[in-house]
Amino acid sequence: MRPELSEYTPIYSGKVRELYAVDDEHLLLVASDRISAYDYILDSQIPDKGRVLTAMSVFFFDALGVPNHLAGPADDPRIPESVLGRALITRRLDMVQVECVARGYLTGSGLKEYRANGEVCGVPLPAGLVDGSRIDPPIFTPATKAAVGDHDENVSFERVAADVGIDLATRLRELTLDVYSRGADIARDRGILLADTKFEFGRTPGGELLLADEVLTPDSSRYWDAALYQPGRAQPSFDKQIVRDWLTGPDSGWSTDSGTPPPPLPDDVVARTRTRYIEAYERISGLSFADWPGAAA
Ligand SMILES: CCOC(=O)Cn1cc(-c2ncnc(N)c2C#N)cn1
Repeated sequence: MRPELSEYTPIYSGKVRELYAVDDEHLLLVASDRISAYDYILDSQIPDKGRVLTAMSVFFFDALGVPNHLAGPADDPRIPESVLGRALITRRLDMVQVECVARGYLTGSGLKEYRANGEVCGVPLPAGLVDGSRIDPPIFTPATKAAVGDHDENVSFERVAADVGIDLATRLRELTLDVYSRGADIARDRGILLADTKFEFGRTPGGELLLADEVLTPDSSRYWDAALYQPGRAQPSFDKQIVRDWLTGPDSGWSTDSGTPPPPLPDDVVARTRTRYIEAYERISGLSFADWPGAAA
């Protein structure tokens, strides 16, 4: 008999995920079916998005073999039925307060910084780069965690070293670039570009540094379809472009500068977006989402 979610103490609620205390040493990390676009959490949910992104994290945790915070399988008996498949039991860690970002392509806030001063987080880049340019080798572009609703602030490696010490900062950079590169290689071999990603790390009471949070999901990374990749323009998001195009298209009655929350999504936009998430998982993992625990939406 699985416990009820109400038996666990909520300790953190993010835009699309929640964290609960299971006991003194363990947490329950829950991924919802909520989706964000243009800095709004949409009223419409994407059925199975939480389960697909949880499956992706587990695939990459297993595939990359990096010591991590997982403390049980996806069907661990401590996971309540109501969130089975979109929740994981993790070790409770002392989190390092650094958003560890790796970029293999230039876009977003990195592009904005580059255009202003030719570098990102203090890392100089070659002249003449455009939106979507490859950054080879990938770079470590850390950020400080912002309050819910704000954007993280990009900071230099030197700032991270000042905050957490040079040894830990060096280790964070090394791990971030290694895990990103190996994950990006796996995805690229399957026609999906992981343009950038954000990792979080934490330490055990014994001082071991573990990879935590979610890993290489479309919510923590930019996923692009390699077949559509064209430097010099904004790349379509593999998972969110259908939503973005409808919201900014003629049928929504909404625009990004309206100052109002986006309207609910049509059923077909929801359905096609669900399919995109499942396609990304199945292409990258080579596994069938039908085999993943939990009730299909
Ligand atoms: C709702 C999702 O959580 C976050 O966004 C960031 N966050 C992670 C923790 C954390 N804290 C202790 N131990 C852990 N294993 C973790 C993890 N993961 C807290 N906030």
